[in-house]
Amino acid sequence: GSFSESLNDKWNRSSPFNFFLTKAKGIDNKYNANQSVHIKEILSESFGELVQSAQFNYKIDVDWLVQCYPESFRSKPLLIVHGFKGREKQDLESEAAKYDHIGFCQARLDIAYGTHHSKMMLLKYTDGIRVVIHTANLVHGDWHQKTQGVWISPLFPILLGQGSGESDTKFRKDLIDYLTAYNHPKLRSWIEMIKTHDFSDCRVHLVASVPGRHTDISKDKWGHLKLRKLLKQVEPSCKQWPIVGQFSSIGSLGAKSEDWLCSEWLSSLSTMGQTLVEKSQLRLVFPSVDNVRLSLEGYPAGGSLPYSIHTAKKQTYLHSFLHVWKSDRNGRTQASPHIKTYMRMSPDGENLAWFACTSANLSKAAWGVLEKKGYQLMIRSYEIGVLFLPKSFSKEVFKIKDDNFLVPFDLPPTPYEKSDHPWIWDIPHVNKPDTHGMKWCPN
Ligand SMILES: O=C(O)c1cnc2c(C(=O)O)cccc2c1O
Repeated sequence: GSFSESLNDKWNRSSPFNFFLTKAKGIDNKYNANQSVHIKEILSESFGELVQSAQFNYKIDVDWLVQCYPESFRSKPLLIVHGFKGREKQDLESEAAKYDHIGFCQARLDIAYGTHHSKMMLLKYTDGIRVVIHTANLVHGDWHQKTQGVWISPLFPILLGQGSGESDTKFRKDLIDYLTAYNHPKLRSWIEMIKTHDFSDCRVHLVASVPGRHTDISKDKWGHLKLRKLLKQVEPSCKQWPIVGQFSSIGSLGAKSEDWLCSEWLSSLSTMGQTLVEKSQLRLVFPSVDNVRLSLEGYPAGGSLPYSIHTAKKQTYLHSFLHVWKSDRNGRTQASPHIKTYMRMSPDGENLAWFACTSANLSKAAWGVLEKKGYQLMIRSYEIGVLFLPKSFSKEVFKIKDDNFLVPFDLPPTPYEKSDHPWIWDIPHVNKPDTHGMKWCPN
């Protein structure tokens, strides 16, 4: 129907970046047009004749997911890749018992507190494979009134003999290495399938995390050291440019900013070879209490922003780096962010030296922490994201306006007011009612 034809047109118009935000109910519809997508569009019949698919995610509502596929695709094999164990795994599998086309792959989580955060769709069509890397859980609320990021790959055709099938960004090899790291028989067929397809049109780099204590040549394959390796390709001209991190949760980062945030982690993100950046040029975007209170969802938006008081009170230094969520450019100031993005921007916010969208929040679990005097990088969780480097698009920098580069929020970001506080999900918020006249009283 015309509904889905528009996604093919939309995808063409979004080239060469093919980066989208999810549609949000309740904002002016002009902001839900071109660079916005919904999951039902991605899975629609005329976006590709589906043969089978794999859905990698954290929260999965099986019934809701099945009805996101068109009726004719609801018998095509669907592999759900998750990180649940025990009772949660049983509940997920029993929810799917009535669907005989659904199989499961439980990702190993051998290190405590790790989660399977990665959000990716592998879509096998009759004429090729498409990869979608995004930030939304497979539940209704994540695709309803939030700001989420979605990268939709080109249709990668079956390799017909000539050419390596690899792109300059080595995306196919990195994706195969990521899938191989699960070491799971049910992903072997997907790995073999990817090897037979031509990914040479892929212009993004893969930045992923897999749980482990990575050393030697594996040390910079994952997490913030992979990003550091890739950013060595960035033009040194922008060494004074600020680094911007935007996320929907914050881990325990240490008692001082020099413990991890402004040393190890910032060193990776400010890499252009050798130069490091002052911590004054680190700007962090995380919703304030009022951002949540005044959002379309109201305080319940905070149910997806799990920053705990236990963690926050140990790291009040962080609050001096914080900036509000403001996205007037996309009509999404009230669409609470669940997207995670990292970038290096010109001081005036007009240009970008690079841009990444990933499942990874601001945490050691996601990005990794160096141990044993830098001998190993310890990562707890699975994460996956895409990095846009100007050189992969034959540019020196991304000119946001001229290149029509979609940036999820307003640049430069706006610092917290003195009266602003970071959203904390496990304390009451009762001074002022939210958009629905409600208060927040977690038990
Ligand atoms: O998207 C995700 O991967 C993700 C992971 N975890 C949570 C939690 C939690 O871990 O307690 C609470 C609320 C939302 C999320 C969430 O959205």
